[in-house]
Amino acid sequence: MDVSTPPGTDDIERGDGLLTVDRERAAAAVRELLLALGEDPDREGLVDTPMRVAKAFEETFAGLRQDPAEILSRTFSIDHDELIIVKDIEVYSTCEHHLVPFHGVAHVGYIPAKDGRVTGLSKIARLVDVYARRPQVQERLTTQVADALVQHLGAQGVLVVVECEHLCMSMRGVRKPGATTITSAVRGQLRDPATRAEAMSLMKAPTSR
Ligand SMILES: Nc1nc2c(ncn2[C@@H]2O[C@H](COP(=O)(O)OP(=O)(O)OP(=O)(O)O)[C@@H](O)[C@H]2O)c(=O)[nH]1
Ligand SMILES: [Zn+2]
Repeated sequence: MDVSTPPGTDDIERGDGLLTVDRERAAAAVRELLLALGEDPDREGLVDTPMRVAKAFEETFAGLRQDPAEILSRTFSIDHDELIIVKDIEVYSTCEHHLVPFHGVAHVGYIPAKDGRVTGLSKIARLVDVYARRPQVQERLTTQVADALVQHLGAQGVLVVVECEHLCMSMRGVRKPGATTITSAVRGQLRDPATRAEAMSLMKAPTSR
């Protein structure tokens, strides 16, 4: 299966505000879908549904209109060149095959650039959100987060691990609730087996709070 970045989704080209959501068109499509399913889109409970769904999709796919470079543009010089890990970042994304959610956590570890500049911790979680709020496959979400940290932050090493349950596997199709998919992407110095093992053990350690 091809999980590379599809044409037209390059972040630099996309930029902020290049894509806007055509709510009327989305709502009309949802109305058509309801008709195709044999529903009555004019009954009381459904009459506002097409526009509601259009707005909900706008939020769910907000990452299509956000620029990861901008999120990582604010950095702090704290002269730190050791491993930093933000773990258990909640992930809500949408499977691009069925347009149903997949949900779980991401753990992101990185070794800052040589100049010791780091990004704010919340920006790591924001970065995950930008890529999660797009039609996705889990593999691409994982590699995009890793590549953004190298590209925009100059990280010398990155390890991203994502663990999710896909509702397209739980509530329909093969119907295997509880099955978890784990993906990882490793870059630079974190390819070193000892450094990678240290990062992995910290990501797996129980959180003491
Ligand atoms: N690799 C990968 N596959 C995914 C992801 N999300 C969903 N899928 C899979 O995408 C595949 C699509 O397969 P198809 O045979 O085209 O679609 P389908 O007939 O609906 O398949 P079933 O889900 O098996 O019923 C399924 O096997 C899904 O489990 C993902 O993030 N990564
Ligand atoms: Zn799916």
